[in-house]
Amino acid sequence: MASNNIKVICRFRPTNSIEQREGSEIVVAFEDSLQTVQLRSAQISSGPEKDGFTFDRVFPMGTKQQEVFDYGVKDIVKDVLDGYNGTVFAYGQTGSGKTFTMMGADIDSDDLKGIIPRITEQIFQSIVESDAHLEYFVKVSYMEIYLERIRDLLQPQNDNLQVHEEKNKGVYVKNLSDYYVSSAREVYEIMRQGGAARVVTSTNMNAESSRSHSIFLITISQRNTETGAQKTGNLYLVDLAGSEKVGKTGASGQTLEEAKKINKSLSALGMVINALTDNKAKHIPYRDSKLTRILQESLGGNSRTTLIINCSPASYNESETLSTLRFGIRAKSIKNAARVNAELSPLELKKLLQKAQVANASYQKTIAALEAELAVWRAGGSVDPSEFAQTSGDKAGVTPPPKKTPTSPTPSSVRSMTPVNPAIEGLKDLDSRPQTPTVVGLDKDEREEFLKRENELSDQLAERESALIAAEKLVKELKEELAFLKEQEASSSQENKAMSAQLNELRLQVEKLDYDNKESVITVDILKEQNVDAKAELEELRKTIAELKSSQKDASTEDKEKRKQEKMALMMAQFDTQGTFSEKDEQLRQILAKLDSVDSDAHVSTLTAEDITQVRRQLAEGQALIRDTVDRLRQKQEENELTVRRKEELESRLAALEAEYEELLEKTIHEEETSNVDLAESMTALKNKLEAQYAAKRDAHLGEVADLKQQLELKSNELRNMNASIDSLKGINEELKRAFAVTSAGIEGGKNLAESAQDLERTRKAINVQLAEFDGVKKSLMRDLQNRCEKVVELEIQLDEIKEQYNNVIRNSNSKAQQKKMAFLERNLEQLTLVQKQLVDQNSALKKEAGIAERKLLARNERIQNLEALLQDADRRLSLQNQKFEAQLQAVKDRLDQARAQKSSTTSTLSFAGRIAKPLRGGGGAASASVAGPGPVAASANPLNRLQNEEG
Ligand SMILES: Nc1ncnc2c1ncn2[C@@H]1O[C@H](COP(=O)(O)OP(=O)(O)OP(=O)(O)O)[C@@H](O)[C@H]1O
Repeated sequence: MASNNIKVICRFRPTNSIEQREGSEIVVAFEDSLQTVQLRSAQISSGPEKDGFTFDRVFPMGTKQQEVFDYGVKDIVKDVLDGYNGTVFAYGQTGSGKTFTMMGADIDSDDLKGIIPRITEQIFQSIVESDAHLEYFVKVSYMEIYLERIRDLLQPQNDNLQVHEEKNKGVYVKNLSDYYVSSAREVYEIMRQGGAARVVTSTNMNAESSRSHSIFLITISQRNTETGAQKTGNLYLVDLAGSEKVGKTGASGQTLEEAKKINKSLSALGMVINALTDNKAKHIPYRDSKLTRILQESLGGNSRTTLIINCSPASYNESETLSTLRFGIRAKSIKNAARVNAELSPLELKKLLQKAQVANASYQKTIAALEAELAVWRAGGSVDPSEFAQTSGDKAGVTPPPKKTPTSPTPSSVRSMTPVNPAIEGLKDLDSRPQTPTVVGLDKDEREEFLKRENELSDQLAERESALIAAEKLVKELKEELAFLKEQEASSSQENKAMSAQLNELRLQVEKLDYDNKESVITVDILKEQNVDAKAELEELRKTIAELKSSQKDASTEDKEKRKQEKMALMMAQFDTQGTFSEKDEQLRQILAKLDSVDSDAHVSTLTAEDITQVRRQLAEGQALIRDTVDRLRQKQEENELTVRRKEELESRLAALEAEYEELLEKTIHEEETSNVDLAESMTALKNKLEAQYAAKRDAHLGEVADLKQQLELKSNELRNMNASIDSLKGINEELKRAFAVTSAGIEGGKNLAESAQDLERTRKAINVQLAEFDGVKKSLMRDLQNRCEKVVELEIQLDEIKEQYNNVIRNSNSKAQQKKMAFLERNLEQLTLVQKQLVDQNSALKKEAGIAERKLLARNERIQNLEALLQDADRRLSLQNQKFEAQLQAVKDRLDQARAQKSSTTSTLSFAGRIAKPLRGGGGAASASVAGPGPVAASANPLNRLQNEEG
């Protein structure tokens, strides 16, 4: 094992668009040797940096990928194939070209593909070109360290893997998946798969900035089929995260946290490098970060390591470039001690065994000789110095076993092969590598114990971390759920608010309705009360009217009587003053008396001319009187007719008033009827009462009218009688005229007095009869007249009363109080109508809202049902998947058991962690695979298919 320095190469990328936009200058200069680069930086004032930074190689801008590979990596691949460990690091600020260098811009492009594809190709090429008796197994793993957690990029769900170290296995990542590959394409596919799971983000410096340290591990196991000797080489291909300053990348928030942790990891790397290059340092802080722990063997351990530092040539990134160059310079002086991770073949082991057996026999011989010599000495004898017993080494030339030195086994020895025996290693001079600084001062047992304990703690830590992660995840989920619930709660509370607002509104409306109902009930009650009051008032009014009437009646009876007497007196006085009958009657009486005296004297001859003249005059006066009386009677008749007309007028007026009253009443009743039921009822009652009153009054009036008509009829009859009397009076008058003429002729012609007396007698008798008749007629006329006058007066009084009553009724109905009440009732009616309308509106609105709410409820129920159905479906699927998974797991277990059984039966076949090994044989020959499968390099099965197959 030879000590070798880490190879550090420095690569500059061309300036990028940001730098060009910033007008950056190129601040680097390259020497022809291509080993030194000079940086024009204000930060370099003096010292060796002024003369430039010297590396194993400096690649200026524009260097091809192939050149970098050829110089920096090609040899490492050879070494790994020979059983060495190898590491290629890419270090540099973000956007400096680490990924470009490691992976390349395009895997399929010969120019642009990076180191890893080239390595892969070379591996398989080398295998093909190797000896036919060499059999290879190539497997790959891919992981990233992100925020100090190791994540398996090929099984991303395993995101908290632990670094373990064991005496026989060395440092390794526990539970990291690995996949056998048989071609470069398979490797690319796996790289692509893993790359997709990487954490990248966009920074100011790089649109796709790697935020994690990625480690691609290729493990190549080689077996010599002739000797059975085995070697294993591990190649770590590390693309570090950007070593930039936080501010420049524009990292913030989560990215800022990332940057801090990334820088912590990188600073741990720096510290390890510092410690490794500091002779005084007693402790190398590998355990300070996952990165340095995994790369423990690569830095100062069993590995051939190349560090590629990537830099920008632009002044814009001058300070980052300076720190990168300084990092590279420090790392340059790290010394590694690479050795082949070999396992002896059975033949070699046999030889060693034979050697050991010979040595053992020699030792036993020596012991026996020494014991014999000792017995001589104890017996008090002496032994000649020439016969001293010789040590076995002296005799057999076998060197004593070497001192055991604690070793740090390599990851490869570990994972793939039977552990290397330190005793045997000692024989092969494999233990001379420097002791791992971390375990300085510990003896072997203590170290073993320490590692065991460390692993246990690490596992516990991992478990706790996993539990913590699970708890955090749970907390996060719960938080999310909580947030969701809060959101839902907020939305539902909003909905609730809206609904409660609606509810409140509805309640208010209901309350309002209740209130309105109550109010309307109160209003109705008030109306009823008012109605009752009105009724009471009406009753009082009626009473008052009745009282008034009765008082009027009393007064009016007296008045009437008085007026009647007055009128009668007036009428009679008129008759008297006119002397209609009494005076003329007297005159007639005088005439009759004179006639009687003429008759009683029986001496017609004594009747003088003077007497005759007087008789004539008296007759003439009687005639005038009769004419006058007739005129007066005619006048009276006219007056009567006038009275009848006036009565008719009054009747028609009464009828009109009645009609008007009826109309008003009907109108009022109609209005009242439309108000409300109670009001209508009260109004109907009122109406009925009014109607009853009216009917009663109308009946009374009609009765009165009928009476009047009857009286009129009687009056007409009386008039007719009077006319007949007048006619008879006229006849008397004619008789008187004739008697007078006869008397005059007798007197004048000297007729016989006896005849004349007889004629006079007849005349007188006729006159007496007529006078008696006239007297009777006159008396009956006077009676009739008196009766009529009385009737007319009564009629007039009745009419006045009716008028008064009607006016009272009208007045009462139109009284202010009544009007007020009517107005109040109307107002109430209006309000009630309004309230009713509002109620109807609110009712329809409520119905509408209820409909909407019902629809919403239905929709919600439907959604809940859908969700429940989905949930059930998901449950069903989950249980199906679980069953499937269990079946797959069982199948994998079965295969694992099978593989184990095969392993135990076939010692020449390797298998890792239950995965199917696929031997690749050099020289193009097919190897006997441990399991049936495609041939070596040429036959390539898709690893992902296999992965899928393996996983079920
Ligand atoms: N030598 C080069 N020649 C041409 N282009 C390059 C070179 N190096 C890097 N680039 C380009 O610069 C950009 C950034 O490169 P890259 O992604 O490799 O940076 P990085 O160091 O990996 O960044 P990060 O640390 O952020 O992941 C890419 O577009 C890449 O193609």
